[in-house]
Amino acid sequence: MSTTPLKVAVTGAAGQIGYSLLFRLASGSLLGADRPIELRLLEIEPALKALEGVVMELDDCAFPTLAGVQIGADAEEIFDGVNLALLVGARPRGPGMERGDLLSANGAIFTAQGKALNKVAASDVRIGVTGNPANTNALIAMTNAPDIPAERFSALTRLDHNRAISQLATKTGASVTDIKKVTIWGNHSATQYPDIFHAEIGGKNAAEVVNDRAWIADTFIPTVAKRGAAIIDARGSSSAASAASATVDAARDWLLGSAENDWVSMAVRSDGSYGVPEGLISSFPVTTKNGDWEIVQGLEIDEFSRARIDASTAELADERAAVTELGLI
Ligand SMILES: NC(=O)c1ccc[n+]([C@@H]2O[C@H](COP(=O)([O-])OP(=O)(O)OC[C@H]3O[C@@H](n4cnc5c(N)ncnc54)[C@H](O)[C@@H]3O)[C@@H](O)[C@H]2O)c1
Ligand SMILES: O=C(O)C[C@H](O)C(=O)O
Repeated sequence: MSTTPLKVAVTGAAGQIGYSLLFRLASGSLLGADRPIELRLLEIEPALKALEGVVMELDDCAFPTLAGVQIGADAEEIFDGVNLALLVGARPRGPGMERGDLLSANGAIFTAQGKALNKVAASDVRIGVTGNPANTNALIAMTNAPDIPAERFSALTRLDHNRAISQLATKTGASVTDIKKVTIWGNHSATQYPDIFHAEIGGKNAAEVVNDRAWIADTFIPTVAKRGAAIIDARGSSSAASAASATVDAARDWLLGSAENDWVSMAVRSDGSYGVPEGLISSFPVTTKNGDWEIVQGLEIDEFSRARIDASTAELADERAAVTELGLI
């Protein structure tokens, strides 16, 4: 393995997710104990003092894999030469804000960051978007970075994927490691479709093992799709440690490859597979290898699944229309 540090940018680094994510990245959860990483942390000016405190804590951990940390508020300086950019920072929805206001506020952030990455990132850069609305933010960044291949952008649906595995494990008593080939389709929102009709538990079809269509339709799907809101309700703020963990899982599998006889869910640019309109950043079952991903082909989609995939991708098409109207893409 290379001993050259991987340069990893994290935006919104002084936020809640950042507080968990940075320590996972620095301690070797991404590429293991033998590959050093260098952190490049982007924040807005008013948050830089808090970020300095986080860096003091990173120093105090004396992580052997952490080869350096740079912080700042200038995207072009922070993204210079980065191999991986984890775009976490985004403006959360505040009281009285409409969806359009959120798209517009975050659109400005992802337009600027897409342009900066286009200008200064390393030629092998991979960009993972966690900040919401993740799929459409990724679309905005991708469109504003015309020199970076579109397949280098993805939005995070791995948290939903992990949530689905966990719910399925609890229902069936299986261990999470026995559960394979779960899929999240569509948007990282309440319209997402967590699909277990192709999933396996201990090598058997998961839907057959569950053998309870009503539980799938009325409990499993809404529980996974609305888990973010349930956590906000219980904790008073959105998921942070689990979102950070999923961000690491997604980046690690993207760079190092998904497991044999399994796949992961990633929101990536649609090539029209499974009737998802081309160009949308929509979640699919994908396999990954050497930093590339491939949509799993040939899965049979029945009427039940078709309706749910179509509903979520229609929402993504609406978001794309809204940001097009705002002149962001
Ligand atoms: N995709 C997912 O699964 C998932 C899961 C959980 C949360 N999220 C989303 O992740 C985002 C971050 O969540 P959080 O809990 O860390 O929020 P947070 O509010 O605690 O932190 C966000 C940070 O981003 C910073 N920021 C804002 N504008 C920025 C800019 N232009 N450049 C750099 N930094 C900027 C803020 O100063 C803040 O420190 C939110 O949009 C949240 O909804 C996504
Ligand atoms: O749902 C949210 O707003 C937060 C986050 O996207 C989540 O899925 O936990």
